[in-house]
Amino acid sequence: MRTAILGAGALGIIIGALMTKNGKQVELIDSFKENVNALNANGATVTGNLELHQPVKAITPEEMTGTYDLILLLTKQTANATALPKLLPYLHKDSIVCTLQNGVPEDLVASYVGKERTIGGAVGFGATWLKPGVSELTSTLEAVEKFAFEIGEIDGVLRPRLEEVKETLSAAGGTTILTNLMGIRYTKLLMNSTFSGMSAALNGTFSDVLANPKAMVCVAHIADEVIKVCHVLGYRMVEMQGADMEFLELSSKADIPSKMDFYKKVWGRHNNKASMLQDLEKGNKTEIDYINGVVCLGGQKCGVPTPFNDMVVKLVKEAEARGGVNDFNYLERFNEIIESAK
Ligand SMILES: NC(=O)C1=CN([C@@H]2O[C@H](COP(=O)(O)OP(=O)(O)OC[C@H]3O[C@@H](n4cnc5c(N)ncnc54)[C@H](OP(=O)(O)O)[C@@H]3O)[C@@H](O)[C@H]2O)C=CC1
Ligand SMILES: CC(C)(CO)C(=O)C(=O)O
Repeated sequence: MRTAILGAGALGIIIGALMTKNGKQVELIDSFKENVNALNANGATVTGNLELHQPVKAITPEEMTGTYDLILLLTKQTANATALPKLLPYLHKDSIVCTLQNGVPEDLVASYVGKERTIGGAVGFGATWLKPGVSELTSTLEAVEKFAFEIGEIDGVLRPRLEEVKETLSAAGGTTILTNLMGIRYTKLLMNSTFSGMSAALNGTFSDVLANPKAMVCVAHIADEVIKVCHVLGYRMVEMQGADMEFLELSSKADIPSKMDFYKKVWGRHNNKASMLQDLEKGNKTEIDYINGVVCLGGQKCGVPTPFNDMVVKLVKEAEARGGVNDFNYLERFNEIIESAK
């Protein structure tokens, strides 16, 4: 299988390094020339919870030739409109584009490369891009080995190609095939809308959010909104890394205290800084429209109010527009909706 990773950033560097180390031939394609040069000159360097130095092959999109059997899509969703049309000449009829991006990217990706060529998956570990060619693994190595990828087809059918993709991805980490791709998409969307959303909206790590009682009230409502939208759209959350997010649905705000131990247990082991916050720090556009924004849009379509996700989107967009980050004083902006929540 001729394989490439499109987007050799925080995740792409780690996944490319591990796949290459474990015997797969994979090209790392990235539009940031300095990053490509560093990867070719010095290899891919992984720090943090894994120390690895691995020679890899990296190219810019302009250097692509021939066609690929498998593209692992690891650019931000904000780059899809630019990256995907340019990918088309390098795909054949049976090429597979596996989007490992956060959010629910399959329909957008399929609109460029075709539904029949699109599959998707959720990534179960975190990473931070440090400098050209260097990425930090911020989750445990155990999370990579056990839960790196959960992949599936848009229509849930178990086609043989999923086994081929699993075989390739397994060189980087634990890979599971699911029949309920949308279930894992909404489960990961809950993880991202809550802690990544609040981390980006307030400029804090997941631990900072977890340690703040008022931020956690917001998190509890954000999660409840994601679950209610997910249900009205006809999906159910699936277990992710042993945690059943359905437990986080609220019947009223009186339920919130009973959910706190669950949050501590699941998020206490991830002291990440959300990739959306890393984008704000770099002055880049974030994926907020593709994460909390997806919940807001789903809510509008199916009549579920999403005031907490709406506020997260608003705060992150304000920071984007200013070209900076917020701080925990911005929690005040949630006062009115916390007051009026039932
Ligand atoms: N980081 C994390 O912990 C996790 C991230 N994800 C998801 O994975 C996806 C990738 O995230 P992450 O690795 O953090 O992203 P990064 O921003 O670190 O990496 C993306 C890379 O793609 C490059 N790029 C941008 N446009 C193009 C293009 N047109 N063609 C080729 N390369 C391009 C970027 O260059 P430049 O910087 O110059 O734009 C960058 O080097 C996102 O959807 C994210 O939500 C999922 C789980 C965890
Ligand atoms: C939650 C996390 C860090 C992965 O664990 C992530 O998906 C992100 O920050 O984009």
